Amino acid sequence: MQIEFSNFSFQYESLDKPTLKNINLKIEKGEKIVIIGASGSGKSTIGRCLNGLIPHAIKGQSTGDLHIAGKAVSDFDMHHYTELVGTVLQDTDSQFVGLTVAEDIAFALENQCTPTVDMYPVVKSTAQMVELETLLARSPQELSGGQKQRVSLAGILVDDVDILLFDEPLAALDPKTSKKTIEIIDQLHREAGKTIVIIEHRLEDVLHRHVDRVILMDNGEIVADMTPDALLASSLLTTHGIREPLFLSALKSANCHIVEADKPSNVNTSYLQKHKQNVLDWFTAYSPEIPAVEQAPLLALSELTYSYNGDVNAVDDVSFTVNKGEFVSILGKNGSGKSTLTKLIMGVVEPDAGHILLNGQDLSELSIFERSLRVGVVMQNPNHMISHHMIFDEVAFGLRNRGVDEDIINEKVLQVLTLCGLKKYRNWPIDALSYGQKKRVTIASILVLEPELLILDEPTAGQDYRSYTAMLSFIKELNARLGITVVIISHDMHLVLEYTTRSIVLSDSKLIADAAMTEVFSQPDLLAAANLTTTSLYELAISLGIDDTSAFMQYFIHTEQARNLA
Ligand SMILES: Nc1ncnc2c1ncn2[C@@H]1O[C@H](COP(=O)(O)OP(=O)(O)OP(=O)(O)O)[C@@H](O)[C@H]1O
Ligand SMILES: Nc1ncnc2c1ncn2[C@@H]1O[C@H](COP(=O)(O)OP(=O)(O)OP(=O)(O)O)[C@@H](O)[C@H]1O
Repeated sequence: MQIEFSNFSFQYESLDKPTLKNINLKIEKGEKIVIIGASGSGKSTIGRCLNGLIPHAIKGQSTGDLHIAGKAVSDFDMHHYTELVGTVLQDTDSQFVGLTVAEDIAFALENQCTPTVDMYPVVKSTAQMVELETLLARSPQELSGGQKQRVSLAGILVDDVDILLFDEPLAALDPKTSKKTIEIIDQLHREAGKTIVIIEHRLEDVLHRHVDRVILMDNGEIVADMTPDALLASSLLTTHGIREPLFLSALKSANCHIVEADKPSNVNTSYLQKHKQNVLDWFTAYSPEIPAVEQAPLLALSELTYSYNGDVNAVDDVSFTVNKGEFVSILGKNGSGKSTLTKLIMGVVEPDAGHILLNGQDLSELSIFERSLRVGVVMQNPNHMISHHMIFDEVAFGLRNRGVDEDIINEKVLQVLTLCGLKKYRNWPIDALSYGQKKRVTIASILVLEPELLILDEPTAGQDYRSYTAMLSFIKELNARLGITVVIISHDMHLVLEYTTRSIVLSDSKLIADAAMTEVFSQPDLLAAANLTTTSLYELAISLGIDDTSAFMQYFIHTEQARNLA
C-alpha cells in the first residue's frame, strides 16, 4: 500500500475542533485518485499531511495512523516526505525558489544531484510540455497567474518521486492548458507508474482522462469513495454541494435517468445515445426570450496599449465598451492580458497609449483612491489583497476608510458575510481559513462597498459550487437591483455560461471577439484561437445531432437559473 490513513484525525493548533475526522483511506501504488469536496471540507489538509507540511511547518494534534510507502510518518523528517511526494500547491506564489523560470524548474534536479549538463535538455523539454519555453529567462513573480501555475507544474514533472500531489492544479489555467495538464498527469500515471492524488473543484475537467476513484469529503470526513461513473450516477454530488458535469445536469434537466452503466464520466460515450429522444423532446419546449438591455456605456476602452518592458505589448490596441447594468466576461488564454487590463483600469499601471472612460470621464484624471471608490476589483490571488488579521476587520476596512458610521458598518458587513457564507467565521483570524474561503473574504470586502463597476478576476477559483452559486446569485441580485455592472475574468466555462451574457475574447494581447456568450461558445475555431474549449454541453448537443447549439446552451442556462432561483 502506497498511502494508508487509519482512523486518522487532525486538529489545527488554533482551532478547537478537528478538521479531519476519522479518515480511513487506502491508495495503492500506481492508483490515480481525485479528492473533491466543498471549500473548507479538509481536502488541502489531507494534502498537507501527505507532503509533511503537517506536522513539520503547520502544527496541530493528530491521532490514528498515516503510512506512506509502508512506513509510519511519525518516524519521518521533512526529507523523507520530499523523497516520496512531489506537490503542486494551490497558492503558487509561495512555491517559487528560483530567480528565473529555468532555475525554478531545475531546482528539483539540483536536489537530485543531476549534473548541470544533463539539466538543460530536461528543463527545455519540460518547459515545452507546458508551453513555457519562451519564458525560461523570466522571473516567476512577473508572470501571469496561469503562467505561474505552469511553472509549478513543470517543477513537479521533473521531480523523481513516486507520489504526485496536485492541489487545485487547474484553478488558474485556461481551458486548453487545463486539458493538456490533465493529459500530462495521465501520461505520468500510465508511463511512469506514479501514484497520483489530485485535489480539484473542476471535476468535469479532471475526468477528461481516466480516474480510478473519486473521494468525496464533507466537513472533515470521507462521505464517498467510489468510481467516477458510480458517483456521477448517484445524487451525492448535488447533496454535498458539488457541481456536476454540465452535460449531466442537462441530461437530468431533460428527465433522463442516468445509471452507472451509462458510463456518465465521459460525454462522448455511446451509452448516452439512448437518452436522445428525451433530450430532443425537452428541447422542443424552448421559446427564446430576448431580454432588453440598457445600452448606455459605463466603461469604454479605446485603443488601449501597455507594455511592461517596452518591448512586447501585454495589451495591444484593445477597444471595447461595457454598458451599464451588463454582466460581461473577459476570456482568453493565460498571459493574454486580462489581468493587465484590470491593472490599467485600477490605475496601478498607466497606459502607453489609449484611453479609459468611466461614465464619460477619463480615468487618467482620477487617482487610484478615487477610482477605487467607483470600481471594485477582486484580484486573482486573495493573498495579494488581504491586509488585516481578522475577517470582520478585513471586510469593514473599506467602509471605515470612508468614515462610515460603525453601526452601519456592522450591519452591512454582517449582511455581506452572511451572503458569502462566512458569517460563522466573522471573528476568526484570516490565517485559519482555506484558500477558497479567503477568496470569498476578498469578494465580500469589495461587495460591501457596492461599487458602480465590479471586476472579478477568477472569482470561482478554489470555490465549490454551493458557495459560488450563493455568492454569484447575490452579485446577480446587486446587478439587477442596484444596476451594478459586472465584469468577470474567468477560465471557468460553467460560470461564464451561466452568468454572463456577452464575452470579450483576448488572444496574445489583442481583442479577437466581442459577441454574445452563446455565440462565442458555438465557434470552435474562435475558441481554439483563445485556448478556450467547447463545453460538454456543446459536445452533448453535437453528439445528439442538435444543430442549434447556441439555443441548446441558452435553454439549459435558463433552466438552471430558474432552478437556482427556486
Ligand atoms: N493553517 C491553518 N490553521 C488553522 N486552521 C486551518 C488552517 N488551514 C485550514 N484550516 C481550517 O481547516 C479547514 C479545512 O481547510 P482545507 O484547506 O483543508 O479545506 P479545503 O477543502 O482544501 O478547502 P478549499 O477548497 O477552499 O481549498 C478550514 O475550514 C479551516 O478552518
Ligand atoms: N509584473 C509583470 N512584469 C512583467 N511582465 C508581466 C507582469 N505581469 C504580467 N506580465 C506579462 O504580461 C502578459 C499579460 O499578463 P496578464 O497577467 O495580463 O495575463 P492574463 O490574461 O491575466 O493571464 P492569466 O489567465 O494567466 O491570469 C504576460 O505575458 C505576462 O507574462
